[in-house]
Formats: sequence, structure tokens, C-alpha cells
Amino acid sequence: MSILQVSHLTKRFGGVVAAKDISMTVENGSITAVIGPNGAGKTTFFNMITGVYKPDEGEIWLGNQSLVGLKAHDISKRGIARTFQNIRLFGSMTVLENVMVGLHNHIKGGLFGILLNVPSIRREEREAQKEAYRLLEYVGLAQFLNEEAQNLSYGAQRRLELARALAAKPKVLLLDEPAAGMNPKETKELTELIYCVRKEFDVTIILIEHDMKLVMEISEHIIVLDHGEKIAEGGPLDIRSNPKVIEAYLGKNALAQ
Ligand SMILES: Nc1ncnc2c1ncn2[C@@H]1O[C@H](COP(=O)(O)OP(=O)(O)OP(=O)(O)O)[C@@H](O)[C@H]1O
Repeated sequence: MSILQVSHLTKRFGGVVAAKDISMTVENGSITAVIGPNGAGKTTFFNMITGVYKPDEGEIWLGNQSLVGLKAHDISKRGIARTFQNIRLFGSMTVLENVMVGLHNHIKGGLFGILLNVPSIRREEREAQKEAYRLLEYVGLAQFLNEEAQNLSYGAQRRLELARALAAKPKVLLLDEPAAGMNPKETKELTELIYCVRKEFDVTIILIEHDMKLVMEISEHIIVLDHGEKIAEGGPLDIRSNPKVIEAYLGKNALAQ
């Protein structure tokens, strides 16, 4: 059963066609990678799904809900969460507070309730703290809960971003280059963590990643973009040997050699 369906998505920036007529279906509970050379349109694609950019053409469906035209905040409430290529944490807030931010979508009384000190909201806030702690334990950061986020190592900051995204209780989790800047040990741990997250949180995962070892190891389905167009899709074995993919990454001559 599919959870996310994208059809004929196109996005132009002036003369640049960043995404051109992209269609894809993501199966519920799967891990899908979106790969392609620099400038292929991967981030633009994520930005359309999450409502950062409105597509010029095309449709995006999460189950039976159409997402095109919704604000990023509403799309997040409907169940799509993401992490970013360049980590975006609140550096001077604590690790726990960063995860709490992710949980606020689910606190009914919102910020006003907290400021007005409404007892039922205070209870919700305490529950949220417990939930945030549980998520931090899950990603292995519980011992740093009172540390400022900016003091964490790079790999730990990426795991904190993941915990914050999970706090939003997403159905679909988009990870934008989760292994960027990680050393091989951290990347290996991340691979295992992504697997566990999918199972434990019953979430569908779509990731953009340049680390091909990680992509081939973890993905059930791979979509390849080049110059804004989808040039191939399939399982890791198909993609590895696809001439169009090899050409996109290594140039025309690569196949002739
Ligand atoms: N806001 C924008 N304004 C103008 N051009 C943009 C904008 N965002 C993306 N582009 C252009 O769209 C194209 C696709 O960019 P995008 O960032 O989506 O590629 P990418 O595959 O994510 O690249 P990378 O792997 O380097 O992050 C590029 O030519 C880029 O310069």
C-alpha cells in the first residue's frame, strides 16, 4: 500500500527547471532514497513535499490528503517531518528543549496555555518532557539532556535532529543527507538507527544521501534525479548497474571505457 504519491511535480526558478515532471510512489513502511549529482533537484523535491516551495505543477498526496498549497506547518501536522542538510537546531537551547519544540504540535493548549499556567496544560507539558526524554534515550543522548545543543558533537547533533523530527510523530520522515559530515563509525551507527526507527516508530523513511554505501545498504527503493528529472528508479541492484545512472554520476565516457 502506498503512503505518499507524487505526480508530475515541476518547479522552476526563473530559467532553471529545478524539478521537472517528477512522479513517484512511496510504499508504506519502506525506506526510499532519492539520489543524484549536485544540483539534481533533490532538496527542491523535499522542499515541495514539506511545503517550503509550492510546485508550479503537479500533485502530492499523503494517503488521501492533497498537500499542494498547504503551509509547511500544516503539512507537518498531517504527518511529514524532516531533518535538514545543514543542521538546524536551537543551539543555545538544551538538548531536551530542542526535542520539546518538536512535541509542541501535539500539545493542545499550545504556548498560551503554558504561559497562563493552566493545570491541564502543565500536565501535558510534563508528559511531553517524559516523551522527549524517552526519544533522547532512544537516540542515545539522554545523558546530555541539559547540555546546550551547540556543545554536542556533530554526529550527536544529527541524532538530536532525528529525535526532534520523531517528536512530531510523523507518518513519513524525510532525512536530508543524514550522514553528511559523519565519520565511518558514526555512519554505521546511523544506518542501524534508521533501521530501528522505521520499525519502532512505524514510520516511512525517505532520505537524500550522497554516501552510496549507506544508500545501497539501507534502501529498498531508489529514485535517481538528474538535472531535475527522474532518470531511474528501482532496487539497489538495478540502480547500481543502470547505464543512465552511471552516466549521470561519472559522465558519458565512463561507459565507453
Ligand atoms: N531558491 C532557489 N532559487 C533559485 N534556484 C534554486 C533555488 N533552489 C534550488 N535552485 C536551483 O535548482 C537546482 C536544483 O537544486 P537542489 O538544491 O534542489 O539540488 P540538489 O540535488 O539538492 O543538490 P545538492 O546535492 O548539491 O544539495 C539547482 O540548479 C539550484 O541552483
